[in-house]
Amino acid sequence: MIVGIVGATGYGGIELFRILSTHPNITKIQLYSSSQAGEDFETIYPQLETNERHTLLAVKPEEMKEECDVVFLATPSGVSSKLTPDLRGGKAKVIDVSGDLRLKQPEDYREWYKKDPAPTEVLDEAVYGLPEWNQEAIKKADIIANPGCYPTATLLGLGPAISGKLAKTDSIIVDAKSGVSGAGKNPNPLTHFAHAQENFQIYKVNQHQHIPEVEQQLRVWDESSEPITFSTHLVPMTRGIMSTIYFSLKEEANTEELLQLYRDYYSDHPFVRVREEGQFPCTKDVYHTNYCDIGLTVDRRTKRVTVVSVIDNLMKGAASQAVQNMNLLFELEETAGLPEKPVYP
Ligand SMILES: NC(=O)C1=CN([C@@H]2O[C@H](COP(=O)(O)OP(=O)(O)OC[C@H]3O[C@@H](n4cnc5c(N)ncnc54)[C@H](OP(=O)(O)O)[C@@H]3O)[C@@H](O)[C@H]2O)C=CC1
Ligand SMILES: CC(=O)N[C@@H](CCC(=O)OP(=O)(O)O)C(=O)O
Repeated sequence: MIVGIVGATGYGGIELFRILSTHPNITKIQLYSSSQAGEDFETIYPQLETNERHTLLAVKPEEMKEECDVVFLATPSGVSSKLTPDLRGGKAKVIDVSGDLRLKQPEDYREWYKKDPAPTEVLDEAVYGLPEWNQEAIKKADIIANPGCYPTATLLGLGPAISGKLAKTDSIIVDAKSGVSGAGKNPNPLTHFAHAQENFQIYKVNQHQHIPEVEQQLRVWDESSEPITFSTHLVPMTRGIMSTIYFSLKEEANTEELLQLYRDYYSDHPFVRVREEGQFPCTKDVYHTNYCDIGLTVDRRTKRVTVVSVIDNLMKGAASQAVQNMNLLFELEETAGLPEKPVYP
């Protein structure tokens, strides 16, 4: 299979290249750049050098859609909405890692991303690529909207409880924390080393663009779902997301009963691991992997549930989930080419 990566010089693109360069079903990787076409990728990133070298190519959708079997878009928001329409109608399937194709309502995208949305027909065609919950649709898709990093951790942590209609949906609070690589390779005042190191900061309070994405999926599971409280924090580490989720139950249940529900649901899904009672995951448990690890407990005094869900933002939150989706699209082993063990410590 021939794969193309647009945005290959960015953090998500580099991870895609790293995973795909050892993937057993990939024969050729084409790398595209909007700013450095003609330059040698391995000269820019010598640490990624292998036997084969890659010249960065100009982004030409008419050629890409015939040459590639699949094109990954690891580009800033506002790019895929314009590029994906031109990539349709050829051989290539499209997997968009950005937020451009996730929100079904164009006005939601305009409100939360403050940009022009993709054409309606593209939004209608795009399938939300959360493989643990949407596998059958993913297998038939031509365009995948890869989920956001915070939504991946949050939705995997909420799915069994919400789809099982166990949670009071007006009680959900998400307290999420991310490493700095979540913001991409270009530093800004929030992510600049001197500001971020030895610091801990809440940001985009009640304004984060992932709020409508999470709420959209919650309504798929339970149409009576209410708006959620969703707070995001920057942690002075390179990778990792921890989403700590709180909600009240409609009817009383104990920790073991709830854990069993989660275990039963995820037993067929190799990338979600549910901890034993009393155990909670940390971000290094999933470092450099496609896993989402989940722990939970029911507080016997308040009757509230605490769910802890961790991922690597660049992997399950972006690149490796995109490859998991590619595997499903092309009827490969779901786990093909994806790392089995975390890097630790
Ligand atoms: N970082 C993360 O953890 C996650 C990121 N995402 C999303 O994935 C996307 C990529 O993120 P990330 O890799 O971190 O971002 P980066 O900023 O690190 O990289 C983005 C890349 O996009 C390319 N690019 C910029 N403008 C254009 C353009 N007009 N046309 C084509 N390519 C362009 C640039 O490469 P060049 O100049 O060579 O073209 C750049 O290297 C973003 O939408 C992000 O929000 C989603 C989940 C997690
Ligand atoms: C730490 C950090 O800044 N993270 C980014 C994640 C951005 C992202 O992944 O955006 P889309 O999914 O919408 O493309 C943020 O919170 O905006």
